[in-house]
Formats: sequence, C-alpha cells, structure tokens
Amino acid sequence: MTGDAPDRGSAAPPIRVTGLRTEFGDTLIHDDLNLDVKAGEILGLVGGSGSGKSVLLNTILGLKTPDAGKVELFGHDIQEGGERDEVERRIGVLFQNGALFSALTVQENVEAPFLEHSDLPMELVGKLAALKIKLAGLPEDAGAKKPAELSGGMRKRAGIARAIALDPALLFLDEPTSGLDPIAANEFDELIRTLRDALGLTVFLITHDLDTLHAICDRVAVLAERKVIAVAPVEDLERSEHPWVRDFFQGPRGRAAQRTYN
Ligand SMILES: Nc1ncnc2c1ncn2[C@@H]1O[C@H](COP(=O)(O)OP(=O)(O)OP(=O)(O)O)[C@@H](O)[C@H]1O
Repeated sequence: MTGDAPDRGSAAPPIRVTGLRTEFGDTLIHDDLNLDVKAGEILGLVGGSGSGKSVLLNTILGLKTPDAGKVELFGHDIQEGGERDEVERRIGVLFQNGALFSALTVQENVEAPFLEHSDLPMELVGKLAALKIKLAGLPEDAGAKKPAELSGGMRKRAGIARAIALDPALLFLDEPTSGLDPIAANEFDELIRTLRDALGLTVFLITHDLDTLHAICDRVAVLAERKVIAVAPVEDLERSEHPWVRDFFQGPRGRAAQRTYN
C-alpha cells in the first residue's frame, strides 16, 4: 500500500460490501446487500442454490462490476483501480475446481504467482514455492507431479499452496470440501484453520458443508432474499426462525451436525 493507505487499510475491515446491487437483465440477484468480514475470522457464506453466492464472490474479487454499491478490500474501493495490483497481492483464491494449470507440475503451479507478481531470483522462487507446498501439507515429492497425478484432496492442497504463495492477508475458498470424502474433508478443514492461525489470515469461504460451518467458521453469513439476512455464529443461526435458515440448520443433516459439534 502507498500514501495514506496503511492507516486506512489497517483500520478498515478486510472485506466491506455496501449497498450491493446485481442484476442480469430483468433478474435482480442482490439488492442493497451489506456485509463486513472481520480481520482474522473464518466467515462461511451459505445460501440456496442460485441465491447469488458465486456472483457475490466474483464481485468481491473484482471479476464482476456491481450495478450499484461498492466493495472495499482493506479500505480500498476495488473499482477505483489505482492500487488494484497491491490489493490483488494481498488476496489468495481457491476456486472450486482448483484451477491449476494441468500442463505444469505442482511446483511450477505454485511458482506461477511469484513469476507474475515479483522479480525474485528463480532459485528463491523455487525455495519459497517448496515451502508453501509443505505448508499445505503435501509430501515433498508432490511438487514434481502434474495435477492429474494427485488425488482430489491433494489437488486442493496444491491449490491452497498456490493461493498462499504470496503471503496473502485474505483467502477466498469456493466450496473447499466439495468432492472430498469425509476424512479428507475433515483434514482440509483442519488445514484451513491451521493456516488461519499460523499465518493470521482472514478467510471467506462459500460452503454447503455443515461440518465445515461447525468445525471452523467463526461466523456464518446467510444469503437469502437478495441480501445477507444474518451474520452470526452457527449456534445462533440454529435458533433462527427464518424458514430457509431453519430448514438448513434444523433439517436431518443439520441436526446430525449439531449432535456432533454442540
Ligand atoms: N453471467 C450471468 N448471466 C446471467 N445470469 C447469471 C450469470 N451468472 C449468474 N447468473 C444467475 O445468477 C443467479 C445466481 O447465481 P450464482 O451462481 O451466484 O448462485 P449460487 O448461489 O452460487 O448457486 P449454487 O449454490 O447453485 O452454486 C443464478 O440464477 C444464475 O443463473
């Protein structure tokens, strides 16, 4: 950050969405949506299919322009562009499919952000990438493999290694445990929490996974009726009278998760 940014940035929340409106043709997806994510928290975003979670993520990432309202990351309006590269360096993203380059090895995938955003010598880039691969819980020999040679869980870990390559302050995860078996999903939840604690990350994740919500999320935001209708710890949401929230947390799967964690 430059100029007066550090002061503003340190006081401002990592993510602030204000008065967001999103429309596709005649269809209104978000209407006066507001959300603050606090520094150091793991915030889970839930909502019905088609409620606009992915569109919200893309808007926060600056991949979609709001029709009204604004998104500020660390106090910077992401549409203003001036410090976009600086803001981008403070963000790591794990998209649902991992989005690794299939022709590159895991090591080369993790080196890619360094090559794009830094002019560090190649030897150092190699060492830093190897460190991130280790931090993501992958064995040493994983670096030499292509994504297709890895299990689903290991591919996600490779995606995490790449997402944390540049020491981001903010990590975005889209359905991080989807496609993983329950054991791998639990281990992945544990990894996210460990990285948050060790690296001081703020984490914003979209998930339908009740175990993830219970096990690692400090607060859960509910997207319904085109807005974030509640942001609260999962225990509080379990007492909600809102029909969708009640069905989500009090359905058979929700009650099973409660029995496990409460
Ligand atoms: N580029 C687009 N053009 C038109 N409509 C779109 C576009 N992108 C998304 N939509 C619509 O916006 C709505 C919200 O989509 P979004 O993918 O954000 O939902 P979601 O909450 O992530 O759903 P799911 O949990 O099923 O992934 C959907 O009705 C979708 O069809």
